[in-house]
Amino acid sequence: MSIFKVELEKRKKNLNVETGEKDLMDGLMRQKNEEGKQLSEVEVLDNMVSLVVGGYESTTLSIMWALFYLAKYPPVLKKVREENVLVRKNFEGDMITNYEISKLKYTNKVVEEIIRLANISAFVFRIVHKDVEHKGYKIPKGWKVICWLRYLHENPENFEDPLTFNPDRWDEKPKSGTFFAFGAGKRVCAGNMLARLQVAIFLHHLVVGYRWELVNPNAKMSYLPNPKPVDGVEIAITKI
Ligand code: HEM
Repeated sequence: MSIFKVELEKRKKNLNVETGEKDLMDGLMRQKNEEGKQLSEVEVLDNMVSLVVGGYESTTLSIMWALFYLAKYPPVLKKVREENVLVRKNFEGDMITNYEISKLKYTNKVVEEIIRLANISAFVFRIVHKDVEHKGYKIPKGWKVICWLRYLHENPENFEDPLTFNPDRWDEKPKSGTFFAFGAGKRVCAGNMLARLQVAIFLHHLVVGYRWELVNPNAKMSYLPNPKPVDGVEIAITKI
């Protein structure tokens, strides 16, 4: 908060001047609601922090799981690498674009499977708006409930052999109501497409440029606050 506050103070002086700053803080500072009222300073800072927290740790953890699963499943890694090496030959410069990413059919299935198994947000909260009957239980209006997303993603009724890393399961759409890695409804994750893109871009540069091995392939798992191997997925990495 204090780092952003320093920046906000600097920018306040230039709020009505065209400074060329076209970033998130700039957008939030200029944003007006239906009554033409601007966000308060605290609201701007809160939104900045939420986006950094929500947008940084989530993608980082997904990428950690990408390193883990691809090291554990060499045939998948081989296919991702082949696809990316091929695409690499067809574009100029170092930076892959959104267009090329959209052509990486297999890689995009890998991204989806990583996100399903990573379960970055194990659950979301909701308030019950009307009485609901579920499997003989009544959930009364007004209750707060936890929707346990990880349970959905690891339930064999929803995904065949759910703990196996199998990108090809994404050849078909998941059954309705079974995949909620990014939540749902009005509060669905604001960064869900960005997150998918970031993981895909990372995978591209990783598989084209590097080989890696898990230092502790049989490391134990810890589960709080997020599931991850206790060594944080330590790897030995070399340039190709
Ligand atoms: C793999 C990465 C990510 C996962 C699994 C994830 C998951 C989630 C989930 C489950 C929610 C709650 C949705 C709900 O209540 O229905 C959420 C909310 C949110 N996420 Fe993400 N997220 C990821 C990446 C990101 C990124 C990269 C950003 C932004 C840069 C972001 C920004 C947000 C914001 C702003 C919300 C709150 C939306 C609202 O309440 O209106 N997330 N995310």
